[in-house]
Amino acid sequence: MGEILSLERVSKSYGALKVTDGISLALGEGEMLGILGPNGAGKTTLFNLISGDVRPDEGRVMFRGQDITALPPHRRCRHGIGRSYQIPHPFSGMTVFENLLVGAIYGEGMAEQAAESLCIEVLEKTGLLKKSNQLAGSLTLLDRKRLELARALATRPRLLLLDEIAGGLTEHEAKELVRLIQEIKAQGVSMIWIEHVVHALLAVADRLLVINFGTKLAEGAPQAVMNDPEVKRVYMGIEV
Ligand SMILES: Nc1ncnc2c1ncn2[C@@H]1O[C@H](COP(=O)(O)OP(=O)(O)OP(=O)(O)O)[C@@H](O)[C@H]1O
Repeated sequence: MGEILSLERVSKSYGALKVTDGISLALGEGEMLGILGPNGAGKTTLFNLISGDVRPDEGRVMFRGQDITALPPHRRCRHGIGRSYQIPHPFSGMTVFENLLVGAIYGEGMAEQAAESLCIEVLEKTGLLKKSNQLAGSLTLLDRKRLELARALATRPRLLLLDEIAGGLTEHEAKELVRLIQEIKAQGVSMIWIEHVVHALLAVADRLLVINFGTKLAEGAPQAVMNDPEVKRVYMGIEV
């Protein structure tokens, strides 16, 4: 398995607070890495460093063999990095379809007709086709999460970053979401998924990483990580 992404001793501080502290990480082509960690551990910041929303103070970000550390988010998006945000921020006054079209044109630089076909395909896959003409601002929580995922997919990512998309969903909805993510994974898309809903993560992750205070607390096969006494103590509050 070749590497699609690697972080090399990446650090980021906000004032005196070191939010990412010399993290190195490699992701294989087609791999799904799950990220867990307590609130404020630095998980979203790690995504920001990968997507380019935040530049590191130190370290390098490599994507498909190229140093992308200095590239802005839209350039990284065109290279194939797509992301969803923890707090969905669709263009509320636009329809679902228009929201996707922006993603396809911005992310892929596609001509409008090709972009439209791609959007229809993504809407079908994410179960939003019937709501294409609905204003994004009027969607339910589940549909807002679907739209967040659909918008990222419309950029045709090779690497998809998912930030807490299962939170607040019913068990049935979470299962549906897991099925969709499995389908995307089967198409060869590499993924990193930050999620507090552990059972959803365990259903798809090839590997788990636990972050605490901006550093790696544990990393490895999902079951081994979940059984790690330090993970149980710090993350799940279980004294062992
Ligand atoms: N732009 C910023 N300016 C100042 N502090 C920030 C900024 N972004 C993040 N932080 C701080 O960095 C720390 C890590 O934040 P981050 O959002 O990466 O954590 P997280 O692990 O994703 O948390 P959660 O699970 O609550 O989403 C927090 O203490 C947060 O307040």
